[in-house]
Amino acid sequence: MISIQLDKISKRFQFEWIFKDISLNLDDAKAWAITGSNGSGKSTLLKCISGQLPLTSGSILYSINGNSISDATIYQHLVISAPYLELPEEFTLQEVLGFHFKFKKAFKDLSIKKMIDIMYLSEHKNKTVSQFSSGMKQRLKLGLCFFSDVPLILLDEPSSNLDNKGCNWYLSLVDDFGRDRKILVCSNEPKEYGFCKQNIVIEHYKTRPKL
Ligand SMILES: Nc1ncnc2c1ncn2[C@@H]1O[C@H](COP(=O)(O)OP(=O)(O)OP(=O)(O)O)[C@@H](O)[C@H]1O
Repeated sequence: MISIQLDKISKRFQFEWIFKDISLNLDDAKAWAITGSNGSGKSTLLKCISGQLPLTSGSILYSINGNSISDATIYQHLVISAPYLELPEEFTLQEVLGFHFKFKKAFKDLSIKKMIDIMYLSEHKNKTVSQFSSGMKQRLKLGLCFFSDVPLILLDEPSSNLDNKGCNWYLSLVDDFGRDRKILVCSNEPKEYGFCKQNIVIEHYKTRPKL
């Protein structure tokens, strides 16, 4: 299991503080929700934890089996699915998976064929991503995350564009592939983060705690 400690982390864009002084030990739970109203800063916090965005102050300490990981290399140990991250539209499904798994090891050595079956996309394996529906793209984004053998899975609005069957499928991925991994979910939809035992309410971190 990956260990993540947030030590007084704060983020500001120009004059706007997005969050201030978050100190949390993310080892307290396997899965965490990050909740808050639209524009409150959920995605920004996720991007900071993933190393995509620099913090304004504070630090994040990552370690795996007691070995510390720098924020410059944390990307090797995580996967992220988010509405703002695009898939390569000109690739076929098989090409996307072949490309992704050149860089990430497949979880439990799953074959590409098996992954396609689990995502119920076998009829579409030769289509390019540009020909996918939004729900099919979302299943592919989530499949790429859960089928990657990494200890940290970051999900921003994981059930967006999914119908009821797709939402239940996402929750089955959490059960079947999410065990023993840390999962962070940015969401305002209780159904998609109901399995999270802890919650970071971003609005609680808009002002510094009084001393
Ligand atoms: N690169 C940026 N430069 C300046 N401001 C930004 C940048 N990215 C985000 N913001 C601002 O930070 C605030 C938080 O945005 P963020 O996307 O993190 O919110 P969110 O809680 O994920 O919202 P939503 O629920 O709508 O997805 C917003 O006011 C947004 O305009």
